[in-house]
Amino acid sequence: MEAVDYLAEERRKAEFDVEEMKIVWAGSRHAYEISDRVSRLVASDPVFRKDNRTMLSRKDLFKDTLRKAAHAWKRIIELRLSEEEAKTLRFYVDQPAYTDLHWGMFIPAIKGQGTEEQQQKWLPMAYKMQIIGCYAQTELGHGSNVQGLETTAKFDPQTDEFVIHSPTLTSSKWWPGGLGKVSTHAVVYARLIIDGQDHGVHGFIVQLRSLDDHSPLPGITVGDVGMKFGSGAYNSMDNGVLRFDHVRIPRNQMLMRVSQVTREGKYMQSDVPRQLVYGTMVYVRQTIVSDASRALSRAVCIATRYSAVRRQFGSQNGGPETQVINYKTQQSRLFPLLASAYAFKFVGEWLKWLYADVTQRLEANDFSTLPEAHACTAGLKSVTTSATADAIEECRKLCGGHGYLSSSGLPELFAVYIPACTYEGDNIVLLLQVARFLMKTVSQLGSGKNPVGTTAYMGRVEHLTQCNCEVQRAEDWLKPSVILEAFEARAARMSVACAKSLSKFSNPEEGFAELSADLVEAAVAHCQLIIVSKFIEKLQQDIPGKGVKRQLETLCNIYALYLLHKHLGDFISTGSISPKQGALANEQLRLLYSQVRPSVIALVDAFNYTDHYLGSILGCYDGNVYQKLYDEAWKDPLNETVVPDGYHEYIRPILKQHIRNARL
Ligand SMILES: CCCCCCCC/C=C\CCCCCCCCCCC/C=C/C(=O)SCCNC(=O)CCNC(=O)[C@H](O)C(C)(C)COP(=O)(O)OP(=O)(O)OC[C@H]1O[C@@H](n2cnc3c(N)ncnc32)[C@H](O)[C@@H]1OP(=O)(O)O
Ligand SMILES: Cc1cc2nc3c(=O)[nH]c(=O)nc-3n(C[C@H](O)[C@H](O)[C@H](O)COP(=O)(O)OP(=O)(O)OC[C@H]3O[C@@H](n4cnc5c(N)ncnc54)[C@H](O)[C@@H]3O)c2cc1C
Repeated sequence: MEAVDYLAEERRKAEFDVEEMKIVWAGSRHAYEISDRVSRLVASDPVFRKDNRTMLSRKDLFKDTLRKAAHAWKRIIELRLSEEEAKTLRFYVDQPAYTDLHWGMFIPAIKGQGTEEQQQKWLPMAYKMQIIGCYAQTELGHGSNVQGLETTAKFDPQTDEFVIHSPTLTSSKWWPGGLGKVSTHAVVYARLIIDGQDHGVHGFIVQLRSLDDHSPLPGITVGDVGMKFGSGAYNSMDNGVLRFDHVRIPRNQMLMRVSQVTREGKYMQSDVPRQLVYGTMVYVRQTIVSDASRALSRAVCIATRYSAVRRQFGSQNGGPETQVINYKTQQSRLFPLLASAYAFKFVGEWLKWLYADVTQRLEANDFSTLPEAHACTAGLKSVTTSATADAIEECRKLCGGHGYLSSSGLPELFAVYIPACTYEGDNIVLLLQVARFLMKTVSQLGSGKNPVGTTAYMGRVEHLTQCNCEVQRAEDWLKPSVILEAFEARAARMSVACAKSLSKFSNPEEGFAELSADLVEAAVAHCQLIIVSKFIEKLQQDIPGKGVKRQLETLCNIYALYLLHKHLGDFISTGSISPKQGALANEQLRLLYSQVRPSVIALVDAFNYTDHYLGSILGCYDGNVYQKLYDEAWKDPLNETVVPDGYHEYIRPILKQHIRNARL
């Protein structure tokens, strides 16, 4: 059989309706139609070509990004694309650009932290891109510790202005995307100083560059921070460095929804919690969870298609060799990643709902769900990005040697994705925030305040710390109630154990620092419980299409039992399950791999990714991998000449010397 036929044969084996699964994956028929239309639009537009990206110099890559962004903006206007369509276009263009920070952080910061008046002044200009903004929070010396920022904004009552200043080297703004070469404006986070008194970190809108000739305004030093990890990848973004030398801005450019400074220099706070200054980060963390499912599904699509095409060993009587996807080891590494992609998709949808809900409440001055929204966005951002970064690298290894080629698409995907574990909050720092939230929840048990939302299970802590898992046979692990209780028991027991250990310290902060590694593990257990429970909830919905729900049930079970197997130590050491039950879970997992095997190609087809978006020879839809790899090699610049540049200077003299030596 020709390699090109392998995937067609695989597609015939599918045990469900792929077209219906595409709609489940997209979230709705409407979302599917937009995604399908926009992805084709991007794939057919020569300006959005990206197959040469990793070969470009930094300067050429950056210019290419500017061209793509300008073209994207032109198409958005010409075609009158809606916000959802524009975001979809950005996703399929697949090149980080300054526009991400303008739309993804600058505008949300003004919307979330600006007063009505400030929104009316700035947002129309920003929406029309008459100004371009970025989010300038992190400094050379401080990123995670936002309260440690050093940039100052001193109020000058004489002129009714703030004076923005970088007092030290470490106070230089460092990292903001879009800042280096493009942004005309920034939301700058700085310490508010009035009459010598420090009121902590606040956001200010500051113009950085002239709207006439783009030169930096007086008192501003700005540039790019330099090359980052990998070729292509995040180097399309102008992450920047910025220093202020006593730059003056009008008083009304402090974002004043949370707190205000009056003309007389009086500092006033609204009823709104101070934490809303961190609100933009909550918004973006929520979007990063959905992005994780996209990046993961893309890597999994490549590795799955290639694993069905690739054959090694096992030929019998001259017949074909075994498809590597049929090796149990390949399945046990790949199929949980496929299941994770679906799991992250559904938890991302739920988180979007949670964020919309909290936003609505905040508008009505109900701040009660803010701590949970912060814990969920922080924790799920952390767990899904860490898992996705690891998974992309695993997919590269699953593709053997060819996975290391740039044309597999996996090296660049890895390089562009991994900073997600760091930006919008280092993943460990964020898990420690979740742990604080959990310890607070445990400490309030028995106080009459019942935990709600994602911590509602803690309300059954007495049962969860004593219950015995009922599994006796492998198939018992297929019951959602059994899975859920095991995950709840593990999470509750780990949190309670941490709380008990903490209570032994006379200084709680010292105790928290000492126990932080255990606390992070308890936070991970809590977040994994959320993901599993949201997958199970999704399956309680009406899901049409032949075999679709059944496939999703299989994937849900694979995801849960894979986690259980991976974290068996937690489940057994907390007594949530016995070693025998752990072994039965693994037995069931093996059976589930066999069950899902016939449908895996169709399950990745359901992502509906174009070859342009995948950007991978190994993952192309027709599976014609070898011919394409062979053809691609000849396109490399090194192959433009048969004899390489440098031959006469560096190779020939050695060869000649060798000949001379041989004669001696
Ligand atoms: C190619 C062209 C195409 C063109 C197409 C055009 C069209 C495009 C259209 C759309 C495109 C949109 C694309 C969007 C893409 C977005 C991409 C984004 C890229 C991301 C780039 C990266 C940006 C950044 O990294 S920004 C900087 C992020 N920095 C951080 O995350 C810092 C992390 N640190 C912190 O968050 C905090 O300092 C802290 C929480 C760790 C500690 O803070 P501290 O004040 O010290 O707090 P603590 O004492 O621990 O807590 C005090 C109480 O506050 C509570 N709390 C903390 N944080 C929050 C919060 N965020 N919300 C609510 N509450 C919070 C905490 O729990 C404590 O509460 P308690 O009750 O007192 O215990
Ligand atoms: C590609 C990229 C784009 C970015 N874009 C922007 C942007 O647009 N705007 C912006 O303002 N910023 C941006 N950032 C900055 C980013 O938000 C910070 O780098 C991030 O928040 C991490 O902070 P840090 O660099 O200070 O890490 P650090 O806090 O210095 O982390 C170093 C190590 O210390 C550990 N650590 C730190 N604190 C603790 C603690 N309390 N307990 C235990 N361990 C701890 C961390 O886990 C980590 O291992 C970007 C960063 C990157 C890489």
